Amino acid sequence: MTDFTATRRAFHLPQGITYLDGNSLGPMPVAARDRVARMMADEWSEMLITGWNKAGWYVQPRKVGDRIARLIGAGPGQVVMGDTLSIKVFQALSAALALRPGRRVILSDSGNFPSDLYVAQGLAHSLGAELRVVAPEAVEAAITDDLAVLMLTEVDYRTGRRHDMDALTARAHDAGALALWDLAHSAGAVDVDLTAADADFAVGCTYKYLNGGPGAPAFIWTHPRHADAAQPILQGWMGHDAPFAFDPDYRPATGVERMRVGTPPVIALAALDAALDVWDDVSLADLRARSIVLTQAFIAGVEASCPDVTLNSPRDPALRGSQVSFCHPQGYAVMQALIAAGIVGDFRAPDVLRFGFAPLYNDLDDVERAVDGLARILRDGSWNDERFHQRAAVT
Ligand SMILES: Cc1ncc(COP(=O)(O)O)c(C=O)c1O
Ligand SMILES: Nc1c(O)cccc1C(=O)C[C@H](N)C(=O)O
Repeated sequence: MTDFTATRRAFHLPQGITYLDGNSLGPMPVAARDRVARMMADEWSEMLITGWNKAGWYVQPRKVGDRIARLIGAGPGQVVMGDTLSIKVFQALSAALALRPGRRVILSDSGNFPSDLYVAQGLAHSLGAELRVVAPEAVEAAITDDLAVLMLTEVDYRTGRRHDMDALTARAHDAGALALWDLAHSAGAVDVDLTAADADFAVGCTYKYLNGGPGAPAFIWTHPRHADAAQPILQGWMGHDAPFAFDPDYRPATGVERMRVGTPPVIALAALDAALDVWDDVSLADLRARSIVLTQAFIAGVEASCPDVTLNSPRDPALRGSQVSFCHPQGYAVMQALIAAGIVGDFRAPDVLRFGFAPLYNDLDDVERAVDGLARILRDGSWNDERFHQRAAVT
């Protein structure tokens, strides 16, 4: 049985804050702060360039990848870290398209995160391919025999809607296509099993539910059947078979390591590695069960006490990730008022109040405080204040 009291203690949670935005940026694990301080003092300061070998900086992208593998149903040696998620989407999508040379259609849905759609638009434009975007509920019917790649984000960033990864991957394969999954809102939030789903490629970020910190590196997974065939269109020297041979011609490394591009973000990887310690004793089944308890309690509480908002997430927990959103016509101001009251969720245009529930550190007391705070702000109208309407650059 996972000890969620112990996992909560592993985080620095600021006094007076109820944090329900781990689906955008996870809070700081205390071990990450200490590890970065140690890394600076013992490794960068003292070892200088020798740290690449002595401290293992060079192999860190694969070692950290192995730790993430367990959380997404992948095997050792199948995941590598680096770059931003948008770059990993580009690499996975371009590699998948190249594995289906006779076909040029990419299928995605309108709930996908804009960056994924922008990457697909850019690739489609440069390769003469076609991007088809349909409503999330229309995806299955839109899988046709001309499809090259089905590219979906498993959990919708706005609604929390969760696609059926197993069923849609199987449908894509039946149609002769490959399936690429973005796990940004799944890894560390739900019980992902890429091997059981028989997916082809997956990518994700580590600054949300994996708590690696702002700008933490992304990950990419390639199914072993593609790992030595996938062409990394973004060919960088760290993905070369022998980077320090300085060969002028590219020759991809074996396996997923070919998806490395350039120098890894060593300090960020140290923070992430420490952040992953907390997962060592966490069962994904327990995580999922607790996520459902929290999100169900939140929906029930808000619906009982906040008549002005409407649920914007699936009611059935089986169809939902670990976040819940509600709509309110003045959602931006309502969220700012809530944040000012110490309850941190976020707002997504045009009218969505979004709340992420991270089972590692959120509990039923957080749910109660958030429900009470939202009900109070909606009841007393305190959100309707000039200062809560001023838009910040980052929401
Ligand atoms: C589903 C999804 N894809 C892509 C991105 C973009 O990630 P990044 O800014 O790390 O490239 C995000 C979050 O920002 C996301 O939620
Ligand atoms: N990556 C982010 C950032 O650099 C700044 C602000 C927010 C983010 C996010 O991750 C947003 C997130 N993907 C979302 O689902 O809205």
